[in-house]
Amino acid sequence: MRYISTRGNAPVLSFSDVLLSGLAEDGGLYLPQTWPEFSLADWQAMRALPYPELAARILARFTGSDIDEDTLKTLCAKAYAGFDHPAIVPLTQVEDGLFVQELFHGPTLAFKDMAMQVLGQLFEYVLTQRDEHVTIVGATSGDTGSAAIEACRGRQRLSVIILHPKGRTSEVQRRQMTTVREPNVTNLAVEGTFDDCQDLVKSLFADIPFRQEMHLSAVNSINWARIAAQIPYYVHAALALGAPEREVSFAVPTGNFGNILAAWAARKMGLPIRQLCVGSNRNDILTRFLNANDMTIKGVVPSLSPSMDIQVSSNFERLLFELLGRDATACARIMTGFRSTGHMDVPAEVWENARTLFCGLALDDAQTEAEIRTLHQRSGYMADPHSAIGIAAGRRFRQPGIPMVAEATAHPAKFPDAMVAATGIHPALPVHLADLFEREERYRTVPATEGAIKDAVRAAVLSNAG
Ligand SMILES: Cc1ncc(COP(=O)(O)O)c(C=O)c1O
Ligand SMILES: N[C@@H](CCOP(=O)(O)O)C(=O)O
Repeated sequence: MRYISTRGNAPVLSFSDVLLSGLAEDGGLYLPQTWPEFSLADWQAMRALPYPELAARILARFTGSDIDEDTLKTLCAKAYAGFDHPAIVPLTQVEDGLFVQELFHGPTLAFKDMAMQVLGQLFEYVLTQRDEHVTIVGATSGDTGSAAIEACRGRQRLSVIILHPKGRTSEVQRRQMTTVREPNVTNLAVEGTFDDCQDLVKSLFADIPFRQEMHLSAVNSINWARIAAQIPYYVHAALALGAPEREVSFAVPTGNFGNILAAWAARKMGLPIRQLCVGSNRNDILTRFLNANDMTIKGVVPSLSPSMDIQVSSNFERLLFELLGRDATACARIMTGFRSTGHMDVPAEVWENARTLFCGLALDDAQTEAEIRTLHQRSGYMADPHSAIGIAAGRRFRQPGIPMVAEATAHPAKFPDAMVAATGIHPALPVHLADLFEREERYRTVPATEGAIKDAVRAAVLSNAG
């Protein structure tokens, strides 16, 4: 299996090289050169598999000859061993035809663990084989950071540096990152938004000499391995609800567009998915696009669902590339225009094509709070603000006879203030995080400049080497 860049001007790489390099050298994102497909019988055979084996079966199509399915089985078994639910990704019916799939049973209580725990294993495996070390630089709006730190902490072959937007995550989210003591972990509180953090990470990758000198790698969903490891839970839910003989729809609270892109990839591989519904908060660039072909950047505004306070959804580029018929030149032109003008000029036929599958609903904070409250009153289900947005989108677009699965992406205990305001209940943190507020924090505040981040990365790499 080989991978190509959405901008057409970077080397074609194998899975392991894509894993280690993260972003393509031309600024584009890697995608499989050809999409693997599963037959009806292949899907049916997966129904009987425990989740880690299902994940290994799907990932094996993406790793190709770099990592075989048996090795992946071992790595996935280790990755999911620490999850606190026997089903790993339990599915619950909350309303007629509306299901919730919980993706937050990993160590950091958000869906990021689903892929990040696998990535930790993959990095360890590939770096040991090659006897190499990499420096992971990641941007987070709240959840990717702690999941990456948890997956990489204490690993000799990895240094991890995480940029979070200062004051814009929940306190639980910040403490989950900043109270980790292992010396290979560095936290930077950036004076800016998540988009600033993500841009800074990309600018470090664009400086090829710096990237090579520091052996940079990525754990954000710009890294294809993240998306690949997010595909299996869509397959798991769909098979549980009657696929491949029956269609299923998904509603996904969306920010960087990585999670829903994984569902799109599952469909590309033959999973019968009818609809993909984007849920947004007030940072509603994606729903404005879907509803009116308006992809114009407005300032990022803080919301009750801080992990989705994003305006530049990196993975949209992968969908755009596909909808343009894999025309990398057109994709590069549109993406460059977007970054210079703040407006993405999506051809009308591409927009119409996107709308045949995707739909979008945006909720403001008052609507999000009302959704959490009513859902709790009606069904007893406690959804965190992100998941609540997905559930609202799922209800809005559900079609008769087609099960709708809303992805629950975070545990409510990560957002206690919103939960208390909506339900009067303060959800407890699980035992392993019960003393989170007594742990000492370690982080440095830095301006949102490339120079400041480069200095911090150099310092972290030097101190780890010494
Ligand atoms: C809890 C939660 N829900 C939803 C999202 C949005 O997911 P994506 O960025 O993959 O669209 C995020 C952040 O990525 C998140 O942390
Ligand atoms: N919501 C994310 C933002 C980064 O998303 P990613 O999937 O690209 O890592 C977060 O919580 O950090």
